[in-house]
Amino acid sequence: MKIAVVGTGYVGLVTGTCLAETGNHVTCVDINVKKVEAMKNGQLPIYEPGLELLFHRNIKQDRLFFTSDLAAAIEDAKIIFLALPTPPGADGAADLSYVLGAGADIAKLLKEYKVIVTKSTVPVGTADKLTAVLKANTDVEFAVVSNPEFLREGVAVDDFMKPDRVVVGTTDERARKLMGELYGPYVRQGNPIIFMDERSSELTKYAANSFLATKISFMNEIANLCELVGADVDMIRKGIGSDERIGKRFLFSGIGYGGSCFPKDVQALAKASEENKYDFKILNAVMDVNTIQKSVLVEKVKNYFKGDLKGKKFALWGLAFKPETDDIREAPALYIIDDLLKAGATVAAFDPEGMKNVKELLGDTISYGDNQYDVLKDADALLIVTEWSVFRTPDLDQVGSLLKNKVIFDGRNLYDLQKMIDCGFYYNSIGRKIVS
Ligand SMILES: NC(=O)C1=CN([C@@H]2O[C@H](COP(=O)(O)OP(=O)(O)OC[C@H]3O[C@@H](n4cnc5c(N)ncnc54)[C@H](O)[C@@H]3O)[C@@H](O)[C@H]2O)C=CC1
Ligand SMILES: O=C(O)[C@H]1O[C@H](OP(=O)(O)OP(=O)(O)OC[C@H]2O[C@@H](n3ccc(=O)[nH]c3=O)[C@H](O)[C@@H]2O)[C@H](O)[C@@H](O)[C@@H]1O
Repeated sequence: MKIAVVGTGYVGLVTGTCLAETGNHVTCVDINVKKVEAMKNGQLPIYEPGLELLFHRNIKQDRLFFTSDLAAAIEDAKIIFLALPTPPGADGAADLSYVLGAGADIAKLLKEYKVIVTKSTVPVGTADKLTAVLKANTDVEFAVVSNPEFLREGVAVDDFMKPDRVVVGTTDERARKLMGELYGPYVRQGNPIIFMDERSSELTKYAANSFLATKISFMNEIANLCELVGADVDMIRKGIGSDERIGKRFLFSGIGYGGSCFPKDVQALAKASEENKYDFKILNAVMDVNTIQKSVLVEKVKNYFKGDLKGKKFALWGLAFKPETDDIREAPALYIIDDLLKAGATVAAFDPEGMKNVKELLGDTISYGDNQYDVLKDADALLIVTEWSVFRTPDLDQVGSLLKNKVIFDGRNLYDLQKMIDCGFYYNSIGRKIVS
C-alpha cells in the first residue's frame, strides 16, 4: 500500500520505517529540510535501537523515501499519517496548530479519497476539528481516523512491529477496511486491532499514559513512605507485583517520570477535564507528586552535605530521560543539574547517547566525560540518574578510588545494599535504607 507519513520525529520515523518493513511503499515528509537531506543521505536523526537496520534496508530496497514536498509525498498515498508535535500550550492544553495546519495544507492538495490518520496524541474532539478544517478547504471525499501510538522510546521498533494492541477510531467503513489491511501483519500474534469511535480512541491514548503515570507516582509515594517507616520499596514492588491484578511492570520508583509524553499528556488530560468542568482529582495529585519527586535526589545530597554545595563537584551517570534513547525532553537529569548549579556546585556528566543533545542545550555549563569513570575524578559524590545497563555492574573499586568521597546517591536503585556496605560506600537510594 502507498503511505505518506507527515513528521519524521521519534514516532513518524519509526512508523514509516516499520510500515515499509512489511512491504508498503512509504514516503516520509518533514518541514525540516536539513533533516530530510540527512535521511536521504542515509543518516538517522535519532538514536533508537534496531531502527538503523530497518531504515537502511528499506531505503535500499526502494520502499522508504524522504522529502520536504508535501504534495509529492501524498500524491499516490492511500493513507496519510500525521505524526506531528502536539506540545503543551501556555495553559497546558495540547497545541493542535501543527495537526490542523497540516490538515488544511493536505485538503488543498486532495484529488481523490484518502484516509488521514492522527498518530499524534490529540485530545478528544480533534478528529471532528480536523474534519471541519479539511471540509473547509476541499470538496473531495476523505476520512479522518484516530490511531494513537503506544510505542516506547528505546524499544520503539519492537513495540511497533509487535504491538499489544492497535487502536483505530473510525466510523468510516472504507477507512476501517484499509486500516485493518495495513495493520494485519503486525497483529498476527493474536493481539487485537480494536476498532472504536474516534472520540473513544483519542481518549484511550490519554487514559493509557495517565494510568501509567499514576502507577509511577503511586510507587514514588510508597517509596517516600518506606524511607520514613524503614521498609524497602523494592520488596513492596515484588510483593504487590506478583498479584496478577496489579502486574509486575511499571512499578519502579525513582526520580519522577520524564520524557516528551507523560508530563505533557497528563497535563493535557487534566486541562481537557477542567474545560469539561470535571475535577479529575487523581491527575492533579499525580502531577504534584511528580514535581516533588524530581527534587528528592538533590534534597538527599543537600541533607548529606548539610545544605552547603558551594564549590562541590558532582558526577552524574545518565542524562537521557530513560535508557536506550538520546531523548532528553523533560529528563529528570535537567532538573537535577539546574538545582545543583543553582546551589553553586559543578557537574560532570556521562551518558552513552544523551550528551550531544545536552551539549546543545547547556553548552559548557557542565563538563562531559568520554566514559563513565572520567567524570568521577575528584567528585564529592556520584549521582545515578538514568539506569543504562553499563551503570549496573561498574568496577566499584575504581569508582571508590576516583571519587573524593565514597558517596553515591542512586535515583534508580541499581545496587544491592549489602554489596554497597561491603564495598564501604555511603549509599542513599530511593525508598530503601541508607547504608554506609
Ligand atoms: N515520542 C514518543 O515516544 C511518542 C510520541 N507520541 C506522540 O506523537 C507525536 C509526535 O511526537 P514525536 O515523534 O516525539 O515528535 P518529534 O518532535 O520527535 O517529531 C515531530 C516532527 O514533525 C516535524 N514537523 C513539524 N511540523 C511539520 C509540518 N508542518 N510538516 C511536516 N513535518 C513537520 C518536525 O520537524 C519533527 O521532525 C506527539 O503528539 C507525541 O505526543 C505518541 C507515542 C509515542
Ligand atoms: O505517548 C508516549 O510518548 C509514550 O509514553 C511512554 O513511553 P516513553 O515516554 O517512551 O517511556 P516510558 O518507558 O514509559 O518511561 C516514561 C518515564 O517514566 C519513568 N518510569 C517508567 C516506568 C517505571 O516503572 N518507573 C518510572 O519512573 C521513566 O524513567 C521515564 O522517565 C509510554 O510508555 C508509551 O506507551 C507511550 O506511547
